[in-house]
Amino acid sequence: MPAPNFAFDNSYARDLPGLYVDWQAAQAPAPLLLRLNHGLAAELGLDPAALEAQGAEIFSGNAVPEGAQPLAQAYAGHQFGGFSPQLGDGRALLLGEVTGPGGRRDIQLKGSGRTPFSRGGDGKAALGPVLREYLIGEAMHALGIPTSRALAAVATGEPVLRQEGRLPGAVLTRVAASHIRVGTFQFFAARGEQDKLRQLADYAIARHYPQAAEAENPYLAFFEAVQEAQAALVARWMLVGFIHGVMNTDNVAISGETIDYGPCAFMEAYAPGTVFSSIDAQGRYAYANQPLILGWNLARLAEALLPLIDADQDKAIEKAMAVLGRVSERYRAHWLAGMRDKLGLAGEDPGDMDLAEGLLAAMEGQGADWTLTFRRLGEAGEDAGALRPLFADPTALDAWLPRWRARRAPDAAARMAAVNPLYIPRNHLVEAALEAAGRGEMLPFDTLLAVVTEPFAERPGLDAYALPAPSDFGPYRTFCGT
Ligand SMILES: Nc1ncnc2c1ncn2[C@@H]1O[C@H](COP(=O)(O)OP(=O)(O)OP(=O)(O)O)[C@@H](O)[C@H]1O
Ligand SMILES: [Mg+2]
Repeated sequence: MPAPNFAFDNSYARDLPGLYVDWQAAQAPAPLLLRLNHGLAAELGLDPAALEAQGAEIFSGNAVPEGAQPLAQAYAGHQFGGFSPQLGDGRALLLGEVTGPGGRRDIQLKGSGRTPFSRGGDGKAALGPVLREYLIGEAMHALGIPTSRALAAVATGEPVLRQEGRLPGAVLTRVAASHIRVGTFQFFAARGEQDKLRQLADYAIARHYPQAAEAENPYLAFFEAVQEAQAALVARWMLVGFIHGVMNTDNVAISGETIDYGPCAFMEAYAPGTVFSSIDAQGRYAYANQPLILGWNLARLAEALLPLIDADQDKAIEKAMAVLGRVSERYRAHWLAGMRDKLGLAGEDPGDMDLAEGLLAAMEGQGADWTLTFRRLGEAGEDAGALRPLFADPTALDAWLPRWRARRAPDAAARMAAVNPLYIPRNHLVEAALEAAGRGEMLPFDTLLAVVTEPFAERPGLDAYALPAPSDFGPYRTFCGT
């Protein structure tokens, strides 16, 4: 049988001893390769046929592919504002890194059994959350948003016990620019292990922001680069109505990719306070709070980096604050640039922020679906006939439309159709696909995946995939699936 050709080059293991634990996956009793991401496999230079043949064993963790060095990474994190000094990969294992056209990327198992970081958990994952992460990550990628991606989903043949009862167990294999988190820095900062903190920062700079090494203060430049990447990322989330749901510092990747698709979901009717996660009782991670939490999380990274930024703590704080003080301005710049595209505006005008906010004000409280409003606005031209029914009361929209028409570019319709998706993972369809998969019926998952991975091109027969949940679906609640 041909080998799948992972050309592993494991720099994290090699360069950062003491920052992880070598570990092996638990054995899955009856692994079954449910889905393999052929496109991504090809991008990584892997042989899809060999992976089809050996994927069940490799992606369950039962067999360690040649050159892999499985390890669990240490990290800490602020969870809902409270600091946990030791989290770490409690149910994940980094197999290793591969390099390809997209640069160096981690290949990691999630749900592969207990590790020294598991605390009270079983180290496992259930099928539903694994397929959810697969589906939504691929949808985000298709939307052009930086994200970890699913390479494979394997059913383990072993049930896992969750609140809902016994559920089918599964392992997700994901690919990411890295899994270094804000919490990874916090782990070593909290322990006062400055040597390791510096090693980690040097590694992260070399891997993700090599230009920072040339700066006068590389660690400050690194912080600023992470801030820029995160500000751009959160702006992209906001522009598509994505709610991450668990923006703890251990779920914030230094690379600027979206990671950990736990309780995330897309907002339908525009409501700034929208929260889906059942554990987010206070609405800390509500839609409109995400840009504020971005700043809060970056402040935690700055704190962890202080001893590297300047040996004199007061000076370090001053330098970090000067950068951090620009976070909301940077976020707003990314958001406004994205809004100009979403609205198909001609050039730039000082009134554009006010114009964009005017549309949001017209949508709020009117039940206007976020995704469809922008899509139909693009199609509206002089006739807003298909747009107005999205609004319970379109009076404010009617007053706003002439302002927009005056700023619209001649090619607005085409530009808007290229950036405003028609198909997103609609909550009721995601739930239906996962429920069917739990019964062994994968067709709804495959169909939905095919629809949302081509989000901009309208295709015949897919009308139902563009619509929000029917009213009898009720308020949507998501779970971390841990
Ligand atoms: N079933 C589980 N068994 C052991 N540890 C778990 C389990 N579920 C979550 N954890 C751990 O709890 C912490 C926070 O969990 P969280 O839900 O943010 O992460 P996750 O979804 O497991 O993984 P990731 O952030 O890598 O996508 C992490 O240390 C994680 O490893
Ligand atoms: Mg997590």
